[in-house]
Amino acid sequence: MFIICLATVVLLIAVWRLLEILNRKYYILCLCKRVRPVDGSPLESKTVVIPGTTPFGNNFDILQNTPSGVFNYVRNASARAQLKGMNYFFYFLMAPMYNVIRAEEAEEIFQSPKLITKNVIYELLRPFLGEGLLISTDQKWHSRRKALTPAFHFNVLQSFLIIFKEECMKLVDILNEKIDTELELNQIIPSFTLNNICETALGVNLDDLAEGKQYRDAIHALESVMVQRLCNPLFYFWLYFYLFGEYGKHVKNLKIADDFSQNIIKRRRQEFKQQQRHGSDDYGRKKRYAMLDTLLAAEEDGQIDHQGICDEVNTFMFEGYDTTSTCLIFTLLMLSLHEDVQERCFEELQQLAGDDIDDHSVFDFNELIYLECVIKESLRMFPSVPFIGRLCTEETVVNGFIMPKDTQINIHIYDIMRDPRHFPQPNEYRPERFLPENTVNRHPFAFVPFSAGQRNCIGQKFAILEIKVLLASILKNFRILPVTRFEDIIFEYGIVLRTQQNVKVKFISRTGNTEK
Ligand code: HEM
Repeated sequence: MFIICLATVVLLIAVWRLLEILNRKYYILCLCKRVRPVDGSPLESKTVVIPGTTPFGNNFDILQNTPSGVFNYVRNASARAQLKGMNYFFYFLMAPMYNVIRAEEAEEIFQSPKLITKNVIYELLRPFLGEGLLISTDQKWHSRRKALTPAFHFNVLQSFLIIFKEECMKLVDILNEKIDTELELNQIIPSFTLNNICETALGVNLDDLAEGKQYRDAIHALESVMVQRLCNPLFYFWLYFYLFGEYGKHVKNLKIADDFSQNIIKRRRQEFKQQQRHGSDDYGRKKRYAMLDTLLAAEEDGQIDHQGICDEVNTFMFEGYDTTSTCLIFTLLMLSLHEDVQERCFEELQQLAGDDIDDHSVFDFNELIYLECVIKESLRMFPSVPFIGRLCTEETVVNGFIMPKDTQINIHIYDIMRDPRHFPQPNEYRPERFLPENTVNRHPFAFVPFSAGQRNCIGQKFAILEIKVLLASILKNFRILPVTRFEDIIFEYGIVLRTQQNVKVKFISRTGNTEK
């Protein structure tokens, strides 16, 4: 009996020692391999490892969290690491997650030709965006990016300016109806940007379509389900999502969005072929160019199939709508809170030749240097895309660490752009930071709202022009007064950066000839 007990104890000690040795290389309770510094030094001497709330790494830290809870959880972790001037790691089930909050280390990732595959978070978008440009990788991404680049050429942007101006005029009319009343920007601006992207990408005006409203609502609903999944990693598993999540709503809205795109693509394909044969449509009119035409031309050349076109159309709609409206909402909020900035923008606008926005060309908008600084400062403080993700598809050395295969990387654009080493007093709104004379020695990867490197935003020039045209139209016509106080804002993680409450401002007519 004694011998059996002794043998059991020895065996247990041996197993325990074995597990201890194994645990140095593998995080056993997270079922993953550990990250190691290349020079063999302890990991904690080079980076911060955020301890989890349980021995199972960070797996249970954000279960059942709210969008603002997730935002704050990440900010707290970033603040801890920033105190030490380092980036940080989480350990999740089956994979470490490297979080980059410093421009210096982000540079290597942005520049790496190997690190172009997106990480697990993008899987939430896959049912909607398929293999579109945002999610695809390797050869497919390269060939799609090449095929789509002409859709963002300068000449194309010039033709889109007409659409932006038309939509601006409609919006100014709406605002004129609501002078001196509190307005929720979240109720107004997203429709403007959705109309713009719909018309430029698909060549259709949403307001003219019976199914336009249904489509708009479906896109909103798809997003809200994605946010629900983002805030609870258990929802990443399809079975759990199917049983406990809003799976039914998700499928229904996917179908609405998909049917809408499919119908428009089919219709436009017919018109495209007709125009190719006769140079005009049935009524002898030449159609306005839409990005979809570039895809249809690529289809003719055998570079893309019907499903590929659907995926790209959905990607444009998705990427080109919420991102720009978020930037516009934050910029209008900041203008309302900084009257001096607003007046300086107005004065700059007055310098342009021509009284009306309609008179201004793309070149004129390029001359609005201060307005551009205002937009950049808004994007710095409130990046529409607060973080982006990458995946190590094989064991990879990054920033002096040996990252096991499947390591997830998050580049926190939000924290990089609030780094006081590059932007002193980072929480103050100061557009002057972006005047050419003030940017000379800034780190090239300190300001990255559109990401950087090969996988940067293909639509950034489109976005800046669209935002400038609307801000110019609003500033010419109205003074913006504050309603929402900055200190009341609660940030949330969504597909884009959000605020928990709707942002409110008031518009006062500058011309004074508008009745309330
Ligand atoms: C203020 C507005 C915008 C911001 C802040 C923004 C930001 C970004 C960022 C950070 C990325 C990189 C995403 C990643 O690596 O995961 C990205 C990619 C992308 N953006 Fe934008 N974006 C904006 C507007 C637009 C617009 C208007 C369009 C289209 C009309 C667009 C289309 C895309 C596409 C297709 C990609 C994927 C590019 C690729 O991987 O090759 N974006 N955007």
